[in-house]
Amino acid sequence: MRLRFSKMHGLGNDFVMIDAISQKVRLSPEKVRKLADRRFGVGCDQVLIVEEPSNPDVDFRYRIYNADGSEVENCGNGARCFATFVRERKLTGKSSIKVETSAGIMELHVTNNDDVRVDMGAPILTPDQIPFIAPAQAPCYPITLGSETFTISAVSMGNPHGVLLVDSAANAEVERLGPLLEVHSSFPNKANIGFMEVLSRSEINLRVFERGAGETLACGTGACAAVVAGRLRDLLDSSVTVNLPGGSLIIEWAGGASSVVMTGPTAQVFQGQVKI
Ligand SMILES: N[C@@H](CCC[C@H](N)C(=O)O)C(=O)O
Repeated sequence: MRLRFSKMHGLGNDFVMIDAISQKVRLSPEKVRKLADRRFGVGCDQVLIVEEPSNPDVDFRYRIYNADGSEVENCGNGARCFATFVRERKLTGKSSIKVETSAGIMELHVTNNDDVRVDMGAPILTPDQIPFIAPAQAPCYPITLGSETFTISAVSMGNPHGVLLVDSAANAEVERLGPLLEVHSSFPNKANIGFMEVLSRSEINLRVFERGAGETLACGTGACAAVVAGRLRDLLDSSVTVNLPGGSLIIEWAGGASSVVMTGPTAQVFQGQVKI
C-alpha cells in the first residue's frame, strides 16, 4: 500500500497527516509504529487520519494514533495541524471548521495570521471520568511512587493528564518520573504527565511526557490541562502564555463549564509518499 502524506508540526510536536478521503487507508498498530519510527519510517509523535464525518453537522472526522500504535481521544497540536492540512489539500475552503474526534466535536478557526484557535471543550475533572482513582474530586491529589509522594492534579481534556508543579521545568525529572507516572495505577487508562513551572499568573513553562510517545517538544492538550490545574489551585489568571520546549501557546479558560481555548501556529515540513 502506498500512502500520500504530509509531515507537519505544531511547535515541534510532529505528525504524519494522512487524507483518508481521497485514498483508501487501513492502518494496523504495527503500521502506525512503522510510520512513526524515526529511523525505519517517516518519523513522528502522532499519526493523524482525516476521514469523512459520520455526523452530518460536522465537516470531518479525524483519528489520532500515538507513536506506539495506540489510538487516542484527543490531540491539541494535531487539531491545529488538521485545520491547516484540510485547507492546504483543498478539502475545504472554510476558515471555521467543525471536526469530530472520539473525544467529541471540536471547532477550529483559522485566524488572519494563519494561527489556529481551537475550542477544546470544557475540562473534565470528575475522577471516574478522567479516569483517575480518588475518593472525591479535588484540585490536586497525593500520589505515591515507592517511598516518594508527589502532589498531582488530574484533568481530562478528552484524554487523561496529570500535572505536577515544579520549581524549574528545565531541571524537572521528566525522564525519570514521566514513564513511572504515565503508567501509575491511579490512572487506569495511563496519562500524559505535565511538569509546570509557574512564572507569573499569566505565564508558565511546561514540559510534557506524553502517553504513548515520550517527552515531546509541545503538547496542546497538556498545555490546556496545565492551565486548568493552575487555575484550580488559584495560581493563574484566565489567559496564560504556555512556554513549551518547541514554542508558546496561548491558553484561555474562564473556569467552570466554559471551554478551554487554545491558539497557536502550525507548519508543514514536506509532503511525500510511503510504501507501508
Ligand atoms: N500531542 C498531543 C496529545 C497526543 C495524545 C496523547 N499522547 C495521549 O495519549 O493522550 C497534543 O498536542 O495534545
